[in-house]
Amino acid sequence: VLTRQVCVKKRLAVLFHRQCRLFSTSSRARTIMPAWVIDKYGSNDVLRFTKNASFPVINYPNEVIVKVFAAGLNPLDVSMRGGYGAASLSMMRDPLSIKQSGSEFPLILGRDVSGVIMECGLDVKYFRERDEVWAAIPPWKQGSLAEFVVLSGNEVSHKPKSLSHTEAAAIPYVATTAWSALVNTGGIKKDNCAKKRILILGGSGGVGTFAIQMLKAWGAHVTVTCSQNAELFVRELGADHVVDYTAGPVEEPLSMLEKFDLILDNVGGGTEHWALDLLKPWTGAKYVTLVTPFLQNTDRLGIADGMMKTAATVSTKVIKHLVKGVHYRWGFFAPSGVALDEIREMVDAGQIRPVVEETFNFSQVPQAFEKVEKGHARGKTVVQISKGGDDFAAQL
Ligand SMILES: NC(=O)C1=CN([C@@H]2O[C@H](COP(=O)(O)OP(=O)(O)OC[C@H]3O[C@@H](n4cnc5c(N)ncnc54)[C@H](OP(=O)(O)O)[C@@H]3O)[C@@H](O)[C@H]2O)C=CC1
Repeated sequence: VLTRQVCVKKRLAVLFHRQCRLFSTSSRARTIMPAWVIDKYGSNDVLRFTKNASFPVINYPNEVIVKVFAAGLNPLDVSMRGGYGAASLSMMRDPLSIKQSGSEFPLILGRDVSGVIMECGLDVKYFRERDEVWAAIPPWKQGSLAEFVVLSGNEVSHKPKSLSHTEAAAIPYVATTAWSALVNTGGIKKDNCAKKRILILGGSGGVGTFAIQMLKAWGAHVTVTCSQNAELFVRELGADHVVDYTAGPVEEPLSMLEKFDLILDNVGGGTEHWALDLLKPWTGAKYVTLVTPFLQNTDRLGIADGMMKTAATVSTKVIKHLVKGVHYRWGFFAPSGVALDEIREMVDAGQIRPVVEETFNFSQVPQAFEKVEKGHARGKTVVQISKGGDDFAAQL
């Protein structure tokens, strides 16, 4: 009887071990980790540090767990802290990732990560443990203000060798947003961009500073609107022509210029009432705005009505402008390891540099949010999560 019991115990142990390893290449004993979380939506005082956040789990065989060395903050993090997108993002969340609490809380913010792969799902072929990686994290997933984060392998890319983790964390979210807006929606490519006239409304923030550099690397002529005190800054990044929006209505000086092939709008607030007149008509020229009411609509009206309203609004605008010979589009962030692979090459070739405006340590996350919330960004705000991060490459 004793031998049978021992055998059954042994068999159970083996089964449990196999179960643990079903989706991953190594099993771990840890169940908790340090993180900044929110338990409800609100202002900065909802941010809470805990040493007991749930350790991320590989639920699908294409996932990887990344040890976070640095995390980038974006205006979206401030908006999400206040509940922006709660209705739509709840719909997109993976039920397996919220099974424990039954809600999105405790929610971890932070959309950029630079770090090291700690564990790979069994179907992950492109990465190995200890690979240094960077990624933009979709807003429906737990974020990077934590010691570890789980991501799909196709959202992750090898980090540029020429950058520290702190520098690398300044790029992925704004880069994949600019890539999605300019390349996927705007139809701009490396080999069709030369000499195209492109206008960036709002060039001094995260998206603008990346977009200027990428478009210049591809040979475009880039005009930028920004505050007077950012003029030198955007010129150093490559802007050919700069218009100060604080000196008066920008549409007046902009209308004196040769017309544009593409406008990237990072500002919103009624720019579409005049900006589409600055495009070359009947040439396929496009206006792509990143400031859309999509998530506000679904938050306010619910998913079904919000989607209906969104579809009606955007199609009315598309048709209204199509008859004038120009294209009106909404641009959105899209996670993409493939886009980050191409961006890595441009970074390592010295064509794009990170623009880190301010760095905070892990204990200063509330201060980092305050910084982003104040606006007037001149590049990116980065939180260093692990002190060893930037020494890691040297140790390898
Ligand atoms: N649709 C999507 O999926 C996404 C949308 N976005 C949106 O894109 C926008 C830009 O994002 P991001 O670059 O990260 O934001 P940032 O906060 O980093 O930058 C915004 C910049 O715009 C400048 N600015 C403000 N008002 C004007 C104006 N009227 N004309 C010209 N410049 C102006 C600000 O500087 P100053 O005030 O000193 O002039 C600041 O430098 C945000 O509205 C963001 O929400 C971003 C990512 C994804």
